[in-house]
Parts: sequence; C-alpha cells; structure tokens
Amino acid sequence: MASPNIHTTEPHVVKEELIASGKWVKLEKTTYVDPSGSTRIWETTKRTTRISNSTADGVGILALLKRTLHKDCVVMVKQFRPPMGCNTLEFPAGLMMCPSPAAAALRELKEETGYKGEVVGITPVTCLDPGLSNCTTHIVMVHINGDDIENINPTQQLGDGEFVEVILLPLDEFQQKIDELLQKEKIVVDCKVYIYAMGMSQAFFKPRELPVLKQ
Ligand SMILES: Nc1nc(=O)[nH]c2c1ncn2[C@H]1C[C@H](O)[C@@H](COP(=O)(O)OP(=O)(O)O)O1
Repeated sequence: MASPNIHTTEPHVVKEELIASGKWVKLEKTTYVDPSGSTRIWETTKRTTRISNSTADGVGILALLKRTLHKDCVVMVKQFRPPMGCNTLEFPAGLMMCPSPAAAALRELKEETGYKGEVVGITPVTCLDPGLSNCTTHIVMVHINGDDIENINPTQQLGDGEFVEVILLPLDEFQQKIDELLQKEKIVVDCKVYIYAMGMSQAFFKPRELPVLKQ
C-alpha cells in the first residue's frame, strides 16, 4: 500500500470541456489534478436535466407495500431500457423535476405504479456510476398502506412512451424471487436492487438453521 505522505496534492478538477451534447445527456473532457500532482484527463458523461436548486439528478423509491394478511412486498418495476437493449428490474425511479426528494419520490411512485405512499426515510445524495458520470440519486424509503381504499386497485399514470410493469416481490424471499425471475426471462437487475436483496437475505438469515456453524 502507498504511503499517505508521498501524495500531498488535494485532487481537484481544473476544467470541463464539452465534447458533445444531446437533449438528455452530454459528454465532457474533464481535466483534473491527481493526488501525485499530475494533470490528467477523464471522459465524463452528465445529464443535461439537473435542475439548479436540486441536490440530485433523480430519486429511486424503495417502496414497501404493507397489507393485512399478506407478506410485506417490495414494489418493483420492469421496463425495456434502450441503453441495455432489454428489460430491467428496478426500483421505481425518476428524474427530479422539483427540489424536494420526498415530493419527487411520491409523484414518481404514483405515476409508475399507481400507489400512494408515505415517506419514512431519505438517503443522502448517492452516486450511481462515478467512474462514468456525475449522476446522483436519493433513495427514498416509502411505506404504502395497501389496505387504504386508494391503494386497493392502483392505476398507473404513465406518459407517452412509458411502458412499465409493476411486480410485487415478498421482502422475506426477495433475493430468491429475483433469482427465479432472472432464470425465467432475459432481464437485467439493477445493482441497487440486488445489493438490497443480498442485505435482506443476511438480515433474514438465522444462524441456528445452519447445518454447520462457522467460527
Ligand atoms: N438518457 C435519456 N435519453 C432519452 O432519450 N430520454 C431520456 C433519458 N433519460 C430520461 N429520458 C426521458 C424519458 C422520460 O420521458 C423522461 C423522464 O424520465 P423519468 O420517468 O423521470 O425517469 P426514468 O423512469 O428513470 O426514465 O426522461
């Protein structure tokens, strides 16, 4: 491991030059100084849509549907994603059109799934693919009262060109149900979703049920 005393420069960006821009994304050449003091170049993509007073580009919604006599379910969306060329399994999500992550999340959840929820937690700004883009998101934790009359028959409010299928997966078997879906059809799962699923498996994991206890 390198000694921390060798590198004394605080890394920083020197300039950002536009290479190409479209309606939704742009490509920039980023000149920066690395921790050894060397000036280097990075190719960076950015969204063009970030609003000036917003903390992030978008919101992802981790929505738990809670109903009497049912297991708690995670509300997921399946849709064709052109950059992937196939369907993906994701948390509902959308770009932030207003500065409030909570308001943006509840609006997107309603549009994509038809459910009305209540915000119970919001992450700090999180990066999505920092080696490629400055794109950021808040993950907003939402509880949905599935017994509420408004949530009995949820109706999506999709815009033109939006085709979203809602999939409910039980929280206590989340990873297993995702694995089953992946085996059944060509679908790519979002990284945030699968990491959450692995975390849930660990949370529901009961050491006493193991045939062999590890040291
Ligand atoms: N990179 C994109 N290219 C496009 O051609 N269009 C895009 C891009 N990103 C977003 N959009 C469009 C598609 C929708 O009409 C709007 C809003 O999308 P939103 O629902 O907020 O977000 P996602 O569900 O994550 O697409 O933007």
